[in-house]
Amino acid sequence: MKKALSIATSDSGAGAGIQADLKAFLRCGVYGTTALVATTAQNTVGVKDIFAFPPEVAVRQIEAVAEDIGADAVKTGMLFNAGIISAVAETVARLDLPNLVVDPVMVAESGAKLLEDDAVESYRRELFPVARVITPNANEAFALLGAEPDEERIEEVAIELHSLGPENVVVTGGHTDSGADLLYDGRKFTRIEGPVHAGGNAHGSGCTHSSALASFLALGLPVEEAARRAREVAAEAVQYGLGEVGAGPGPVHALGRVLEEAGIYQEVSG
Ligand SMILES: Nc1ncnc2c1ncn2[C@@H]1O[C@H](COP(=O)(O)OP(=O)(O)O)[C@@H](O)[C@H]1O
Ligand SMILES: Cc1ncc(COP(=O)(O)OP(=O)(O)O)c(N)n1
Repeated sequence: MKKALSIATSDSGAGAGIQADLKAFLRCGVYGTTALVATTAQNTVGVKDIFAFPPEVAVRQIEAVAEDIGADAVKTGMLFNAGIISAVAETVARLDLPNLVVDPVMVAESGAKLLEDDAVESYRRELFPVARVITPNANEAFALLGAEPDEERIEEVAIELHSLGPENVVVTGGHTDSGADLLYDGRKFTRIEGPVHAGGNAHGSGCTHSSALASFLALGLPVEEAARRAREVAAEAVQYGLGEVGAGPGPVHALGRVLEEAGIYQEVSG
């Protein structure tokens, strides 16, 4: 079985973060491992507290996973501060871990800040240059460049992010009018279209998308095909989003369709 490592933060409500990553890995048929860098006290309504671990905690977990289990792909999620980002970048490069997908999580859907201001520079200088793919959403893409959001300029922004060193940029479009993701590989743009599901139960869609993308890279797909399949998995998880969980926007359900096709969806979800 191929393996994917998530380096990310816990969401106690389990809609996003490392919990969403493990569900997406399972959905995509890879064995998921984790390196926890921080934890949030979070539910569907909001983020109440964030507790970051010392960077060494991330380093030791990544080393433990790499020396025994190994990783065919790695994804990073919420890394919260500059010290953690630097330590993760150094460790992934030192251990020569392949297929790094960097999801530069900055703000939760509820509006909470999930990245310290001075950490943006660490993403730009240290983690992006070693990434196979970075997956900012449209707002993050502009914020990473200190620019105001403007959908008309999305291609320029992708080019500018690519110039920071990642091999590929996927700007996810869950909050745009078209709902399409945009892939830029340094030569050409590919729009990745698909169904847009209304309903608003999309908490964790970004985490699910980047984990699915890492999974498909671990399975050996080329980047464009992996990005198409990742959008399908994320959109499907939104389609089956669980409105009945919590009072805020419900968590995505990465396994909804799989359970339905197995005939056990109603039995499981009540
Ligand atoms: N309502 C939706 N319908 C279909 N796909 C969606 C929807 N919302 C998000 N997605 C998909 O989920 C993935 C993550 O999207 P996005 O919302 O941009 O990220 P984030 O959760 O980081 O803000 C993308 O592939 C996007 O196209
Ligand atoms: C612990 C943690 N990590 C990441 C996020 C953001 O996740 P995302 O998939 O971008 O989903 P939304 O929260 O924006 O719906 C988070 N909230 N918590």
